[in-house]
Amino acid sequence: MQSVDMDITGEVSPSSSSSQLIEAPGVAEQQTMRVYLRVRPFSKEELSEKEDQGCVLIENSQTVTLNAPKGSATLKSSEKGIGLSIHKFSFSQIFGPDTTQSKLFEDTVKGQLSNFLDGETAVIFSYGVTNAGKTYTIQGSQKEPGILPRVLDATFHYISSRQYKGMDMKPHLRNDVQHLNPDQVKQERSAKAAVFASVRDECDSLRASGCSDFDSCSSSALSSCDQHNASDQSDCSQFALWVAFFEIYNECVYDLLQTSLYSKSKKRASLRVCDDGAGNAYIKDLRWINIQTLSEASRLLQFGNRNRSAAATKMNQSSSRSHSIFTMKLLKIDGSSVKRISEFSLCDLAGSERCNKTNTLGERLKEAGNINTSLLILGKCITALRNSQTDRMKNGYIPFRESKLTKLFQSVFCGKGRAAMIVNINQCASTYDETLHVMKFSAVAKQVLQVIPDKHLESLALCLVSHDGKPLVKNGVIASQALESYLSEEELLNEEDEADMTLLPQNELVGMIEGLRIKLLVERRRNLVQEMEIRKEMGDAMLQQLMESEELRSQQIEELKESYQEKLENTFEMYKDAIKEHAYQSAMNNLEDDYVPLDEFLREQEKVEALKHKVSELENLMSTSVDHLLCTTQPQKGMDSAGWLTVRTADDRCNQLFREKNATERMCEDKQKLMELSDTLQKVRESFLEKSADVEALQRKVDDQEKSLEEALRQNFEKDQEISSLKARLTELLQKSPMQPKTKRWPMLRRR
Ligand SMILES: Nc1ncnc2c1ncn2[C@@H]1O[C@H](COP(=O)(O)OP(=O)(O)OP(=O)(O)O)[C@@H](O)[C@H]1O
Repeated sequence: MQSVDMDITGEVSPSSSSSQLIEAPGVAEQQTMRVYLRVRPFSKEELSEKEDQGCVLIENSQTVTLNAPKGSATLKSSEKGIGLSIHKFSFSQIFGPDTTQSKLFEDTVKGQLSNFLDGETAVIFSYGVTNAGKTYTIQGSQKEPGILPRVLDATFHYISSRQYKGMDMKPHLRNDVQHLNPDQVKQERSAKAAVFASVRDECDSLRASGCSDFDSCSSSALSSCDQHNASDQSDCSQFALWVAFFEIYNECVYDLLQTSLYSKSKKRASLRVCDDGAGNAYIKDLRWINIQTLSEASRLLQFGNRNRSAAATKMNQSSSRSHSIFTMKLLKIDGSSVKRISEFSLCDLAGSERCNKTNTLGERLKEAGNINTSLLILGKCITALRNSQTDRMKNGYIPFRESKLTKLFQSVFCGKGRAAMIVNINQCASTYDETLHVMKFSAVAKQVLQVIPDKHLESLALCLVSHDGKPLVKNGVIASQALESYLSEEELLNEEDEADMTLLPQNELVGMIEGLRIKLLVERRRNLVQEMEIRKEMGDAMLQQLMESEELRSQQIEELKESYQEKLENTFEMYKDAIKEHAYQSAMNNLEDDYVPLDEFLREQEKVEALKHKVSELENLMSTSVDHLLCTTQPQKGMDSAGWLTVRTADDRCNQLFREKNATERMCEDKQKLMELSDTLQKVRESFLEKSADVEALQRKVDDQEKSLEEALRQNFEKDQEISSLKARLTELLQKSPMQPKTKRWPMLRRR
C-alpha cells in the first residue's frame, strides 16, 4: 500500500513559487530563499548496477515526487505504518538530468551575479549527499564549466576596460578596505607572484593532460550581464577583484591559498573567525589575492584544489568531508576611494550523509560530528529563521554562532545579502534515504524569507547586530538587553571569538567595550579563583572517594582470591585422595590372592622346562630298557645261576624305573599346576596393566586440574599487577589534576 505525502512546504501554490517577491518602493524587499533542485544523470556504472528504480519523478519545473524503492528504510518504515513511501516537494526551479551548465547558470545564479556587480552580497550553497554533483555544479569540468568559472568570466567581462591595476586597496575585515603603502603593495605583488610561481608548472602539465582549466571557458553565457549593467559603463569608476579560497574541516578554517600549505612536513595552521566589531564575522589572516584575468582565477582555483586534496590525503580524509568556500570581493573604486564592496561566495558543502553514519570511530567520529555540527546548525538556523518569520510573536534565538559556517554567513541570512541553495541529488536507489533527508532540509530552507534592505537607504555607518541580526544600537542608543545576550558569559570566555575592538570607529562604543573588557578581566579572575577552589575541593573529595573504593576493591579481590585458592586446593586434594584410594583398592582386589612376583614365576617356569626335559629323557630311556628287558628276560631252558642273576638285576632295574616313573608323574602334576598358576598370573598381569592405564588417565586428569589452577593463579597475579599500575596512574593523575585550569572539564567533574 502506498500513501502520498504532500509536504507542507511542497504544496505547489502561488505563494510558494519561485517568484515570491514583496516589494515596496524605498522599503526593504522580501523574498523567500531561492532553493533550486538539480538532478544529476545516472552514470554508466550506476545503470549497470540497477540503481535506476524510478525513485525520482520530476512532475514539472517546480514539483518532484520521490518514491521509496525496495529495501530502503523509508519503505520499510512506511510498511510498518510509520511515515510515507511517496513524498512530494516543490522548489524554486527544478533542473533535470539533461540540464546544461549554461542553462543552470542562466536560471539560477545570473540574477545573483547582477546583484553582485551592482554592489550586493550573495552566497550560493551547493548542498547534497556525496556524489550528488555538488562540485560539478560549482566548478564543473573543462568542457562544461560550472557556476564559479562563469561568474568569474562574467565579472571580468563586466569590468574589462575598467580594471583597477593598482593593488593598493585591499579588502580588510569583512566589509572594510585597507589602503596599502608602496611597500605593502610590493609585498602583495611578490606574495601573488609566489603563489603563481608554485602553481605555474602544475597548471601547464594539467593543461597538457586536458584536465579542468576554465581559462578557455566560453563567455557566451554572460552577454546579458553587460546589458544589465549598461548604465554602470557610463561612469568612470574602476573595479578591483580580490579572491580568497578556504575550507572548513572539523570546525577549523584552513586557507587554501597559502603556499606553505603544500609542504608535507608542516602541520597546516587553522585560522580564527573573528568579529569585526560591527557584528560581521571575518577570517583573520585569510589571504586575499587580487586577480586581473580569468587565467589567474583558474590557476588559483587549481592551486586551492590541489592544496585541498593534498591536505585531505595527508589527513587520510576525503575532500568531500570539508566545506570549501570560494569568495570574491569586488571593490568599486572612484579616484582614490572605494565607493562600495560587494561579495560573492560559492560554498561547496560537505556530503550531508556523513551525519547519519553511525559506524564511524575515532577521528572519523569527530569528523562526522563536526560536519554534522555545521550542517545541523545550518539547518537549525534556517528552521529558526523560518519559525521566527512565520510566527511574528516568536523572537527565537538563532544559533548562527554555534558553527563557523553559519557564523560567517550570518549577515547574509539576516538581510545583508541574498542566499540561494542548489540542492544536488542523484537518482540512485541505494542512497534514497539520504536523498530524502536532503529534500526535507531543502523544503524548510525554501520557506525562509529574506529581507533585503533597499540599498539606497542602507547606512554606510558600522552597525552592531545581535545573534538574530537585529541592531544593538538604535538611533545612537544601546539596547542593553540585546547587548547582555550578545556578550553572554559563554561568549566572553570563548577566546577564539573575541572581536577586534580597536577597530571600532565610534568613541562611545570603544569606551563601552573597554568597560566590558575590564569587567571581563575581573570576571575571569574571579572565575579562575573560584575554579581553582572548586577544583581543589572536588579533587580532594574525589581522591578520598577513589582511595576508599580502591581499598575496598583490593580487599574484595584478596578475599575472592583466597577463597578461590582454598576451593581449588580442596578440590585438588580430593581428587588426589580419590585416585589413590581407587588405585589402591583395585590393586588390592586383584593382586591380594594371586600375586606372584615375576622373578619367582620365571624361576618356576625354568624348573618346569628342565623337568619336562628330564621326563622326556626318562621316557626314552624307559622304552629302550623295556624293549631290551623283554628280549633278555625270556626264561630259557637250561639257564644257569648267572642267568637268574641277570633276571634279578633286571627286576631291580624295573622297580627303579617304576619309582622313577611315579616321580616323573608327580612332577608332571606339579608342572600342570604350574601351568595353571602361570595362566592365572598372566590374567592378573593383564588386569594389572588395565588398572595401571586407568590410574594413568586419572593422573592426567589431575595434571590438567593442576594446570587450570596454575592458570587461575597466574591471572589473579596479573590482575594484581594491573590494579597496582592503575593505582599508580590514578595517584599521578590526581597529583596533576589541580594544576590544569581547563574550564571544559567541569561538566565531567560535576557529573561525578
Ligand atoms: N549534471 C551532471 N552531469 C554529468 N555528470 C555529472 C553531473 N553532476 C555530477 N556529475 C558527475 O558525477 C560525479 C560526482 O559529482 P561530484 O564530484 O560533483 O559530486 P559531489 O556531490 O561533489 O561529491 P563529493 O561530496 O564526494 O565531493 C562526477 O564524476 C561528476 O562529473
